[in-house]
Amino acid sequence: MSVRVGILGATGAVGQRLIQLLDPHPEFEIAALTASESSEGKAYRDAAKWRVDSPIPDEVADTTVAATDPDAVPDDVDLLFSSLPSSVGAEVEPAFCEAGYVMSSNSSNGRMDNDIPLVIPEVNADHLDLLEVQRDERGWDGAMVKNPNCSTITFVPTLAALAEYGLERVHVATLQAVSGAGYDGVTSMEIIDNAIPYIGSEEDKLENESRKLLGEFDGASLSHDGVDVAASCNRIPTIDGHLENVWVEAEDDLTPDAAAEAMREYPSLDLRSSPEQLIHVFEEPDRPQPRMDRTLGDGMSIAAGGLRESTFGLQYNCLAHNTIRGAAGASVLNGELLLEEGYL
Ligand SMILES: NC(=O)C1=CN([C@@H]2O[C@H](COP(=O)(O)OP(=O)(O)OC[C@H]3O[C@@H](n4cnc5c(N)ncnc54)[C@H](OP(=O)(O)O)[C@@H]3O)[C@@H](O)[C@H]2O)C=CC1
Ligand SMILES: N[C@@H](CC(=O)OP(=O)(O)O)C(=O)O
Repeated sequence: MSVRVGILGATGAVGQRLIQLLDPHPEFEIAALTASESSEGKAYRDAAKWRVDSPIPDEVADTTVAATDPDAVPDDVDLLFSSLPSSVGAEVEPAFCEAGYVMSSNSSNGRMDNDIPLVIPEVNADHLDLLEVQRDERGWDGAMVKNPNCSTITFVPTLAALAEYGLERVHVATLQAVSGAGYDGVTSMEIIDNAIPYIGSEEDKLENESRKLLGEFDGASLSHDGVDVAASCNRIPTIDGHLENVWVEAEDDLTPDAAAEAMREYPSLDLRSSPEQLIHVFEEPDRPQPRMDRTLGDGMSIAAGGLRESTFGLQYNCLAHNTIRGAAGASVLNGELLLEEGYL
């Protein structure tokens, strides 16, 4: 039996990726699509400026876009994926959970709240049980799990693989694709022949979300990891795929060979959208590269390479597809985890 799902913010960049991933999904069936007032009541084909690299599924194209309001979504929808702007998410997501909907959200509002699990299933699936605390505290019949920011998702699995060496300090510099800013985010005049060394709030997200993801849940509360993380974020003119340069200082001796082995052996999961190999480590010094490596594992793998010793400890590069592993795919994976753990 398939789970009936709805997508909030279905016409946007991440919403379209969600449709692309969910339409062929064997466990999930798309049953509702919502967007802003300007799209409400229109057929999806007329409301969305479709831009992903496969055609709009016929059934989706004919679906009427509903208002982003709990009363406009059928009661028999079991799971909602949210890809709303965070200001809108902050306003409407709690109302859906109060009305009984279980939600896997990609929007940044609430990610750092103590009772909202921020989850990358391969890293901290056990944090999902924070939903029991959430339901107690908020009195919700529904529930809300969040996936992290796309740049955070790119480097945290590599840190999780190295955690046994005792992480002390991490520096990370990002080279982020334009799709991360949404379709209307960066104009061509701003980004062609250019790089922009500022992405609003992004550095704080990498620094804080990473410590929450690597933290420990004791069944009642979550403590954040003590590692110090410093981030510098840059926008570059690639379409998809965030590349990151990382320096890690650890308590124990951490050689490039040991780090490569730990990353290669870091386990994936059996969830439907989990890649077979979570972290793919390249030997070639000039990999990973966005255009060549962002679709590894159907866009759900992390690629790493360039592992070497530096003045500031271990140095390497990592890469992930920002709208798949970093956004829509991350939400779908959390939906699959909710299903496996009996929340649906
Ligand atoms: N792009 C990326 O790589 C990533 C994005 N995110 C996050 O995901 C979310 C969505 O991003 P993205 O898809 O790029 O954004 P877009 O701007 O492309 O899409 C926004 C969506 O939200 C809808 N929307 C806007 N305002 C309202 C409103 N007032 N009420 C109801 N619906 C509304 C839009 O509908 P309409 O078409 O009708 O205006 C559209 O469906 C954001 O929170 C973003 O920060 C996270 C990680 C990565
Ligand atoms: N800010 C990210 C994408 C994003 O929207 O992140 P968040 O989900 O934290 O709002 C980028 O520009 O690449």
